Amino acid sequence: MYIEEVSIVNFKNIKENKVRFSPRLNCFIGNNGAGKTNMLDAVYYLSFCKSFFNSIDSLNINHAENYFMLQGNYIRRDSNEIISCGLQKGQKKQFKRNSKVYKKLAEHIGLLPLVMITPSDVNLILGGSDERRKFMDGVISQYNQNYLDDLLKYNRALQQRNNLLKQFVSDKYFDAELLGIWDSQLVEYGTRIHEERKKFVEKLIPVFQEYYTFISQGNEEVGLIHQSDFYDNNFEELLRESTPKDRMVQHTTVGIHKDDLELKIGDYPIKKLGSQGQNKTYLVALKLAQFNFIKQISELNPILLLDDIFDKLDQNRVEQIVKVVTGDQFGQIFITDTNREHLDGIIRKMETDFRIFYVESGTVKDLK
Ligand SMILES: Nc1ncnc2c1ncn2[C@@H]1O[C@H](COP(=O)(O)OP(=O)(O)OP(=O)(O)O)[C@@H](O)[C@H]1O
Repeated sequence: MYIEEVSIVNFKNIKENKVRFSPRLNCFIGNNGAGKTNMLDAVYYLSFCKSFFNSIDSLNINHAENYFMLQGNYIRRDSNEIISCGLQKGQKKQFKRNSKVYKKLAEHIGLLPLVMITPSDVNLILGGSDERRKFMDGVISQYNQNYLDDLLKYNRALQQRNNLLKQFVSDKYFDAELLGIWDSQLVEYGTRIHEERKKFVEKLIPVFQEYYTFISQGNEEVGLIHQSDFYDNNFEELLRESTPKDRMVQHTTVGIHKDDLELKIGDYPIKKLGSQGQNKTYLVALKLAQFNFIKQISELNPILLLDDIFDKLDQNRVEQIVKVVTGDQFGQIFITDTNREHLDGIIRKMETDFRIFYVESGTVKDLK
């Protein structure tokens, strides 16, 4: 699957552009603030009905205008798909597939699978455990609708249990039976969520390690461990045992909402000891493993967006990444960089179809 052409009007700093892409490798080069990432974000938008960066949709409209429009022409399983989106200030956005307006945007998600790797992914390493749970949940819910459902129900039960714990303190009473209602819900949904996360991580680890070894050329060993209260414990008993503590702190201290991923380099946490280049390698390997996952499930080659991929990585690692993503396992790729020579040196060695675009003040010129 790939995007053949995109038309952009008033999206962020891109006033008007129509660009035809290579089905394989596309590179945007230009100075800082030129609009390279905005081009990637336009492609991201057409897959996910939202910007990767701005959750407030109106911020994506060019400051001097009052609407934006995006249109992408895709080739998907040998047929054409025309996806278009328009947003006028103060109005609801319209998202269309082959001229037909979607009733629910959720219907579109998954049609055009895409993985984006950006510098902000570093939060996965440096941020709190919620970032890593979000990563697991984001991937699993792309292929398992029941998982998302269980997650919503778990979070609702958790909220209710926490409210009750607060109420016990403020009203100076305790009712174990009432608390038990929420406990059994947490056990039911939590057990299923745990099983899915466990399966996901087990499948992810070997693929992730293989990518890391390839990119670092075997220089370092990395690991990833799913940490959860559910391993070695009966969750029902655990909830019961932690109730005195929960009553004191007025929230639930055990459960899948405390899960984490321990990210290791050698025997140490990468958060503490990883260099910036090692962190970046770790993230790229993790996201490429995610790519494999989504590819298997969707039976389509997702589009891969690599923003600022050269930053912090040495030439060898960049070459290894470009080598792997231009291989048979991958499809259409978009790369941004500020330095053309840097990019030229690497791309010319690869036997792949490519296009290079120069971006300046929101205007895109095809250099090849
Ligand atoms: N709604 C908007 N209207 C107009 N300009 C916008 C809007 N949103 C963002 N911009 C501008 O887009 C530019 C950022 O573009 P982008 O992030 O694509 O740069 P870039 O080429 O990737 O730069 P870098 O190399 O620094 O990562 C900024 O100048 C920003 O002010």
